[in-house]
Amino acid sequence: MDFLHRNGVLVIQHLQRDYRAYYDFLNFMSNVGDPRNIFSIYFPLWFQLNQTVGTKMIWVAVIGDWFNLIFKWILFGHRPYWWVQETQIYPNHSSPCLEQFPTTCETGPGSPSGHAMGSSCVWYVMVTAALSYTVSRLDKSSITLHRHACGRGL
Ligand SMILES: O=P(O)(O)OC[C@H]1O[C@@H](O)[C@H](O)[C@@H](O)[C@@H]1O
Repeated sequence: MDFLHRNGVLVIQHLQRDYRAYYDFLNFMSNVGDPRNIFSIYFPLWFQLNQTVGTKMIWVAVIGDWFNLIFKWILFGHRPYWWVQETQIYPNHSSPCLEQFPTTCETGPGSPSGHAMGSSCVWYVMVTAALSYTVSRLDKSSITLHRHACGRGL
């Protein structure tokens, strides 16, 4: 497990150091996908626009959170922010410094990340809904164009 955590810390350091310029964008994407928005914003909104997508959204929230809870009970994983303080693998107090953000200040087990699972589900439902809407609009317009072209040909 230490191997996994150590590599996780390296990835976090890489992101925090080399992708600082994208902080606002990444934070925005992360906040938009925050699963807590499902109940207060996305479900009511999507249910008005499209009942199927709205229903998908609420199922994603319920099933996703349920799976996350079960996995957390099983894995009961450390969070990198406290693992670096507790592990003995960094000699002479040379533990890496990881920056904390409001969303990373959680106290429960960290593995698997509920935020990552929930956000990816939210984004998946929204992107697939947007894509299928676009495809159906394109299909309709190409049918209309085809009919129009055929009508002219007659
Ligand atoms: O399991 P993680 O990654 O700490 O994420 C859990 C948190 O994820 C956030 O997105 C939710 O808004 C919180 O309600 C939840 O506690």
